[in-house]
Amino acid sequence: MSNVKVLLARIDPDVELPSYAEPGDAGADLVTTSDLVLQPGERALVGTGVAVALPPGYAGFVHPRSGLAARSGLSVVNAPGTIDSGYRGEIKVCLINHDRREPLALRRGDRIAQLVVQRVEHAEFHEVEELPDSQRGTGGYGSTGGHEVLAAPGDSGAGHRTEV
Ligand SMILES: O=c1ccn([C@H]2C[C@H](O)[C@@H](COP(=O)(O)OP(=O)(O)OP(=O)(O)O)O2)c(=O)[nH]1
Ligand SMILES: [Mg+2]
Repeated sequence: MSNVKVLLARIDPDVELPSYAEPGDAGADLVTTSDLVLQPGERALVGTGVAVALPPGYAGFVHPRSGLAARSGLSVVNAPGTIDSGYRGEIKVCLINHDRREPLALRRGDRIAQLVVQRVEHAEFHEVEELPDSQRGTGGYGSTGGHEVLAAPGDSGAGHRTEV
């Protein structure tokens, strides 16, 4: 994995800086600066205590952590959150507790999400009358099959049916 230098400023002087738990990890863990309890289905915007200046041509993506997701249902509402290279404010994370029964308590300093820094391209959009052919064509949204959904007893499917 290649490295890119990213300038970082602490907004909160006492919190842990983003860090990679293992050498090959794609994401540097981010912490919450506040204690909070998320009720089932509840969301909250939390600070991470850091701001960065990503070089032009890079962006940061705030991803959930899989362990917390599997164990507790914690996720990021807008996953992955996008950190623009020009953004100089505190990185914040919009957390959500997807568990249907259990509240989730988080403490200041807990690692709640991970920041993946990637190169990004700007598209130059060229409008044309017709797009070139491809094997997939306009098929999408399950056109290749492999995921039959079983309706629950008494479930009409209303509310989550999509015609494509
Ligand atoms: O999880 C996130 C997502 C975004 N941001 C910050 C950095 C990003 O550069 C800025 C704008 O994000 P985005 O473009 O996703 O939000 P928007 O709703 O389009 O806001 P804006 O109008 O400010 O672009 O907000 C975060 O701190 N955390
Ligand atoms: Mg935006």
